[in-house]
This record gives sequence, structure tokens and C-alpha cells, in this order.
Amino acid sequence: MCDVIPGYICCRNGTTAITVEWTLAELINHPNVTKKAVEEIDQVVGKSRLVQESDIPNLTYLQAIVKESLHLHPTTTLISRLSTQDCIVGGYHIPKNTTTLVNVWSLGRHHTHWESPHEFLGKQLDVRGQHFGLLPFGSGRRICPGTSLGLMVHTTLGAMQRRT
Ligand code: HEM
Repeated sequence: MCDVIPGYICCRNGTTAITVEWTLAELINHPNVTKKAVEEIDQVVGKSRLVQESDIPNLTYLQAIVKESLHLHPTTTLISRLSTQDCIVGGYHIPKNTTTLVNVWSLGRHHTHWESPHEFLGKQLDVRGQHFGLLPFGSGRRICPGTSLGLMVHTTLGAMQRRT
């Protein structure tokens, strides 16, 4: 946990591991999804080797699973910004030097962005800060610089789903 904001989990302490854990939890609760993921891996990778990074572009269902997990369970639930000047955000006046928190968890479940926010494997969108209902890596100039490394969870999860 962050020592500045209680309850805030930042990248230094486990975003990647927590994403893997949440995705596994969802897969356990959705055996039909797990079955389809294993079938895709068997078809694309085969049974003789583990999933590699180069396989990920061809594992579209696995990608959808990870996106949905990042949507429902963003590890960084609050993103902070400090205003460098007076500004108006969403009709509210934000004075200079104000810390504002963006609630990523809430945005991911808000009806303005999501028709069925609680459904696992719903709408699939960009996770790199272009869609404001899905900001697991933040957005803008302070977006997570470890996004590509964080998305290596695909390889970890793919390897874990392999059946012999
Ligand atoms: C699934 C894995 C990860 C998730 C979900 C994640 C999420 C985030 C989020 C939400 C932010 C705040 C972005 C913003 O304020 O707009 C952030 C910042 C950051 N992340 Fe990650 N992260 C992950 C993995 C990583 C990894 C693997 C590294 C480094 C190897 C990393 C390094 C950083 C750093 C240094 C920042 C601060 C950037 C700044 O303030 O300019 N993250 N991350």
C-alpha cells in the first residue's frame, strides 16, 4: 500500500502480480471462459511448448480476458493529479495546487461508459489511456511507463493455462 494515500496501491508494490491473481480468480469463477482460453492456446500454440510473447497477438481471446480483468479489477484504483494552475474540470473550479483523485475503479463500473459493467468479458476497448471508462494504466503524460511490461501478464497467464 502507498504510504501517502491509505488504500492506494501503486506500481512499486505488485500491480502485475495482483492483475495475475484477479484474472486467475475470474477464470476459476468462469470455467466456460477458461475452457475457451485453453482451446485457443491449444490451437495457436499447441501442446508441446509454453506460450511465448510472440504468440500473444494471435491469442485474441486471452487478450480479451486480460482486458476485462483490468477493467473490473484495476490495481491502481485512484490516480492523482496536482493542478499547476486554476482550471475547470467537468464544470468544477479546481484552484492551483489542488490534488485531484480520479477514481478508476468507479469509472470502470459507471453506466455512462458501460452497459453491463459487472459482466465478465463484455465490451472490449483500448487499455492504454484512450478510453476514459478503462484506465488501468492511467492516461496522459503520466501514464504508466511499464504498461508493455505489465501486459506481459498474458504470457504468464497463458503458460499457467496450458494443459498437458
Ligand atoms: C499490470 C501491471 C501494471 C498496472 C495495472 C500499472 C498501473 C499504473 C497506473 C494506473 C499508474 C498511474 C498512471 C497515471 O497517473 O496516469 C502507473 C504509474 C507508474 N507505473 Fe505502472 N502499472 C503496472 C506495471 C508497471 C511496471 C511493470 C512498472 C515498471 C517496471 C511500472 C512503473 C510505473 C511507474 C514508474 C509509474 C509512475 C509514472 C509517473 O508518475 O510518471 N508499472 N502504473
